[in-house]
Amino acid sequence: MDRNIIMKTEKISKIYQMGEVQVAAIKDVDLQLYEGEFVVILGPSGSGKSTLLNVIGGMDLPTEGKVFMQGEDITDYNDKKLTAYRREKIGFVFQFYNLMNNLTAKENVELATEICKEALNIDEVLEAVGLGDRKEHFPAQMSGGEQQRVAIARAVAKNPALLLCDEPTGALDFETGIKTLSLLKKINQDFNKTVVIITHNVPIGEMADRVIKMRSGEIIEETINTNPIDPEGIEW
Ligand SMILES: Nc1ncnc2c1ncn2[C@@H]1O[C@H](COP(=O)(O)OP(=O)(O)OP(=O)(O)O)[C@@H](O)[C@H]1O
Repeated sequence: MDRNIIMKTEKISKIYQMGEVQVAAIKDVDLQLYEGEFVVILGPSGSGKSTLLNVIGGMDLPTEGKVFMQGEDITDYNDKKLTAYRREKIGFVFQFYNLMNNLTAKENVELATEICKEALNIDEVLEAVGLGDRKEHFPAQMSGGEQQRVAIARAVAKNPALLLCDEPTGALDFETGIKTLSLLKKINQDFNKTVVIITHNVPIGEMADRVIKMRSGEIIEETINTNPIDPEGIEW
């Protein structure tokens, strides 16, 4: 595996002030992500996974610490630069697909790529996610798994440096969930994209190059899988 660091965090913390009480959603997190890597961040509810993802993705700023993407500290960015960062560098995939219901699959992807400089060919990406013959369909005409494929195509077509996925199988049945994981693996390999999945679903870790476990806002364990398994072999 190529071991070029694409992004790293240095001692990031996020503290929420809740009245008199301070809640530390993440504490002193040091994380490195490497180019082309498939990473699964595991942790129970409330362990800080979404907070970490939001900070890496430039949707939220840490209270302390620094976040470097390709050598640049994004915590120094003003709003305009941070917006450009989210647009150009990050592809997001969420549990609920967040598609525009009045737009077709293809139009949903087009909308996201219009504002991107390095966008990929939309038809090719829709083919790659297995939706070559469903491009003109509206979300309501597609299954949950197909809608998640559109959401993945939308994120990938921007040609981001990093694909961040928040419980991407959370709303799907087991079989469709496995297919979605296989697709994310394919995107990781075919497009050489760094993919990060956050989930509480432990078996998903078996397909990752690296598994990072979180608890109470901290990274408590990091494991390198020398032989990550094929997503088809995962069971839960
Ligand atoms: N906006 C907020 N205001 C106050 N506290 C927050 C806020 N967002 C998160 N927290 C707290 O920070 C902690 C970590 O939350 P976070 O959502 O990052 O965890 P998570 O591991 O993603 O959980 P889940 O799997 O349930 O989404 C929790 O204790 C949560 O209540």
